[in-house]
Amino acid sequence: MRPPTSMTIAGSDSGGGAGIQADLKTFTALGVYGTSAITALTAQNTRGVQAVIPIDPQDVIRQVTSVLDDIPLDATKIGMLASAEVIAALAETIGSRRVAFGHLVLDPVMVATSGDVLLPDTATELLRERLLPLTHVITPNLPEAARLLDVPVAADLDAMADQAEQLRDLGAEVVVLKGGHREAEEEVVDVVAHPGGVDLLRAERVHTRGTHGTGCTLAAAIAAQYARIARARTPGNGGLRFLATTPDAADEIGGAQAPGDDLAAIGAGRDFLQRALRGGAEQQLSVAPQDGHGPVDHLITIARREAED
Ligand SMILES: Nc1ncnc2c1ncn2[C@@H]1O[C@H](COP(=O)(O)OP(=O)(O)OP(=O)(O)O)[C@@H](O)[C@H]1O
Ligand SMILES: Cc1ncc(CO)c(N)n1
Repeated sequence: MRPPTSMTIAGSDSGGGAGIQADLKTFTALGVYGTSAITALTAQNTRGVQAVIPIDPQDVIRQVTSVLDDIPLDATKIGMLASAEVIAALAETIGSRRVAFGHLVLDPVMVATSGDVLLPDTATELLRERLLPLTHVITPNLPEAARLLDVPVAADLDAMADQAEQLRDLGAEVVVLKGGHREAEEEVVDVVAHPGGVDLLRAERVHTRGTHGTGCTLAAAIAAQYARIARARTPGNGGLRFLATTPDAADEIGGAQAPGDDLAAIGAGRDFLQRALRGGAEQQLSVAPQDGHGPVDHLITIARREAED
């Protein structure tokens, strides 16, 4: 018996709220064995990004290949790619070994919550032309979708649905267009375009500054849920379903047929993010919380012991 497995290909966030660190915490919280390939180092905290230190594209590929050559993967999450060169090298490796990556979830990270740029404009075209067609699920926020399509940011739900469909036409099978940036609204709506149509997934807005890493955590949680579904379908692995103490996409799927898997994985991934966001709103990490954006609480599925008086 082997556990569900996933890889994150992303940037390191020294502050621990986004990037590789958020992804590995999310995989762990959801009972999935996590592996990683680091695409860039960032010196970063809740207040912003102080430095971006590139990694040579061939060193990114060395990490990816080491994992692929040894550990079967049920899913892969891709986040910050940092440069056109890393995108090109990665697209080539994925193109030649696509099946080995399992379900591929791409979060097209371009700008951090703090406003710092994490991908140069010139790399957008490469992301669209080379990586998007290899991807199963893409999870852009509103500005990222607009940049990928070269159109203005969607102003309402109809425009979001329209852009989500257009992104499917570029090659991704499923598009989760995230609505977190529509800050005037009391409800946060993510628009999901998939082979069966378009669904609106709603959540009550949490009023908090603690939104650092929400996008990374959501994409990692969706990848983790695909990994859990994949293992749950493997004969003899039923017991693994009870590893995680959080709603599990594998509980929602029936039989061997797959069309419902996308919505089950995305729905359960969003449930985890919403719990982590609410948990994060109640904790204080930074010495100056009013100056930045704190992280979500990835440990929300792990019980905490009450203080004894
Ligand atoms: N204040 C909020 N309350 C509830 N849900 C939210 C809130 N902000 C974002 N979300 C949810 O978090 C997820 C990420 O959305 P968002 O649009 O913020 O992505 P992002 O900009 O990529 O994130 P990041 O800030 O990590 O870059 C989505 O599922 C969205 O619905
Ligand atoms: C490393 C990294 N990846 C992604 C984001 C987007 O939130 C970030 N701030 N840092």
